[in-house]
Amino acid sequence: MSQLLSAFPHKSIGVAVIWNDDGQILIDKRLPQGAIGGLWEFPGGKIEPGETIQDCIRREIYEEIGIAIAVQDHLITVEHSYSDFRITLEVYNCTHLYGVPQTLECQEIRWVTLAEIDQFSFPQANQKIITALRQLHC
Ligand SMILES: Nc1nc2c([nH]c(=O)n2[C@H]2C[C@H](O)[C@@H](COP(=O)(O)OP(=O)(O)OP(=O)(O)O)O2)c(=O)[nH]1
Ligand SMILES: [Mg+2]
Repeated sequence: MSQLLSAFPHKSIGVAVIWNDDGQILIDKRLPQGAIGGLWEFPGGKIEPGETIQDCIRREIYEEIGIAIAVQDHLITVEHSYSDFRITLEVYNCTHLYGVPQTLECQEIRWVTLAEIDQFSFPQANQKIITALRQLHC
């Protein structure tokens, strides 16, 4: 089984949990295309060769949302297998520095509290991130 799983393509993804001064988190709705299309996520994307996780997260958030952030502490690393690929999500707490969030590569953006987050549909891999956030802030 593990041999079979390791044959699937693997992607390493830098992911930002971006906090604002009101204790809300930024989430975005992915574009409709693809297996995970239309679900909500924490913004981020593939770590390029030679790039640190922090550089990846800053770059992706500027490309996708158009804002500047400070990357803070590591929250969790999540390994997850979807039906035809595997991902490693490297998740960092971040703070919003400046810029108004824009839907440059997504359908919609919201600032939400942890109490509100269950109202949104996330990919399977995100459950572990949300649990880690709840443990951090309970
Ligand atoms: N950014 C992000 N990706 C997530 C989350 N949860 C989750 O399963 N993923 C998956 C979906 C995608 O398969 C992968 C992220 O890929 P992506 O499409 O954001 O990558 P990218 O921005 O570099 O875009 P591309 O160049 O591949 O088009 O990780 C999440 O909370 N945030
Ligand atoms: Mg992305």
